[in-house]
Order: sequence, then C-alpha cells, then structure tokens
Amino acid sequence: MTAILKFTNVSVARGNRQILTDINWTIQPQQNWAILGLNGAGKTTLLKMIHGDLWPTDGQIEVLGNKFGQTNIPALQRRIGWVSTALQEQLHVNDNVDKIILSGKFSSIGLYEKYDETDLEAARQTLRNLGGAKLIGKSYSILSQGEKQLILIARALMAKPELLILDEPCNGLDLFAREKLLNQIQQLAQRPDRPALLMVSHHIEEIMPIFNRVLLLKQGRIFQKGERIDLLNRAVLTAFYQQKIGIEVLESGRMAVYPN
Ligand SMILES: Nc1ncnc2c1ncn2[C@@H]1O[C@H](COP(=O)(O)OP(=O)(O)OP(=O)(O)O)[C@@H](O)[C@H]1O
Repeated sequence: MTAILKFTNVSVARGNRQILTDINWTIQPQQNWAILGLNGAGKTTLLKMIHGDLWPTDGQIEVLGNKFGQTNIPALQRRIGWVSTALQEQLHVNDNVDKIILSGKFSSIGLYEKYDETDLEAARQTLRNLGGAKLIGKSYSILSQGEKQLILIARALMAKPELLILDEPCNGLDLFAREKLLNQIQQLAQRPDRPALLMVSHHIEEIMPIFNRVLLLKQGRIFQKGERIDLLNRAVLTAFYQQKIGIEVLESGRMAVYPN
C-alpha cells in the first residue's frame, strides 16, 4: 500500500538557521499521528512541507504517492485537508456555515464556483455527520471558537481528503468545548471513509488512543517516534521535556500529565 507520507533525510535551513534536521518519517495508511513539541520545535515548518507550501533544503518528500519535484502541488493540496485557527482569519466570516463548508469542496476560501442545492445539502450532511446539525444556516461570525473549529473540519472533509491535518484544533477552547471537539474527532476516526489524521498539540491529554503513533520533535530533530504506548510514558516524556513528569492513565486511555 502507498504510504500517506514519506520523509527521507529532510532538512530545512533559513539563512544560517537550521530549522529541521534529518527527518526520516513514514506515515502508513491506518495510522493516525500526533506531533508533540515545545514552541519553536519546528512543527509548523513540518506541516507546511507536507502541504507543499515550503520546500526542504535537503532530502526527499513523498506525499500520497507523489514525489515533490515531480508532481502538481495544487492538485496534491486538494487531497489534503487542513484545519488551523490561522485559516479562520482568511474565511468570509459573514457567510453562513453551509457556504463556508461547501467552499472546501472547491478548495477555495469563498464560493466562486457554481453550486446548487444538492451541493449545499451535501455540506449540511457533512456537518450533521460531525454532530453539528444545530449550526446549519448560522452565520459563521457568531459561532463560538469550538463551533468554528467544527465548521473547519467539515469544510476540510468536503474535498474528501486522504490526509487531514489538525493543527492545534483545541486551541482556545474551554474544557467542555475541547471534550466535545475531541469526541467529534474520535467519531470521525472510526468512520470507514475516514482520512488519515495528523494532529499537532501541546497537550498530551488531547492525544486520544485513536492517535496510535506519536512523533516527538525537539529543536528541529526527531527525538523519538513510534507507537503511542511506547512514547507516552513517564521515562520518555521526562527525557523529552528534561523535566520530571507524572502521568495518570485515565479510563478513556487518555493521559493526565503534570510536572512532578
Ligand atoms: N522563514 C524563517 N526564517 C528563519 N527562521 C524561521 C523561519 N520560519 C521559522 N523559523 C524558526 O524556526 C523555528 C521553528 O518554527 P516553527 O514555527 O516551525 O515552530 P513550531 O514548533 O510550530 O512552534 P510553535 O509551537 O510556537 O508554533 C522557530 O525558532 C522559528 O523562529
């Protein structure tokens, strides 16, 4: 089976600054990855490369079977969903959510393409499938942060992506909104037509068991990568953060983590 993503000896430098060094990483189908790293570790740079927005200084990148340098990047980008709070600022916020979700089908910010009622109904159904039926027809501008994130996920799903990047999806959410969104992501991960998920988070407690692989990024290098169970433990995280970490495994399989 074709790998979702393959990085071979990938490095990025800007001026004399080495941002990422020697990244070797493969995402296989059926894997969902979480990336953890402190501020400035290089997570955003890594995501931008996956999306073809940024080119490596060294190494090879292959995404969804396409080798960078031999592929049409805009066509590839249509196969990758991207959810981030940065995207929220680019949307036409006075549109209603049905239209914003539909714009994802065309990988555009506004609705410039022709669409009809069937298209709009498909957008609404995508939102219903995510548990957001009560948001249908509302203006995006009045939604809470958690509701906006759900709309962005629905929007990304409209293009039926094979890879969905969730860049700090719980950013700015209160405890309850966060749990609701995580639950919706969990349900998405259990659907047969689901995309591979790649989530960046600063919070280990957000890494649900559906994220069966973890990449620990530190100062532009992979500190460790592999099975969630092998990495999210006291010994590895204490070495990663260079700070004593206490961990409690919750019934859900998620973890509560605190400095110890
Ligand atoms: N174009 C650039 N020129 C020089 N330095 C850059 C450039 N882009 C990023 N950097 C630096 O590279 C490092 C990694 O940045 P990046 O945004 O990838 O980190 P991050 O892990 O996403 O951080 P955060 O969690 O704070 O968002 C940072 O120190 C940043 O200042």
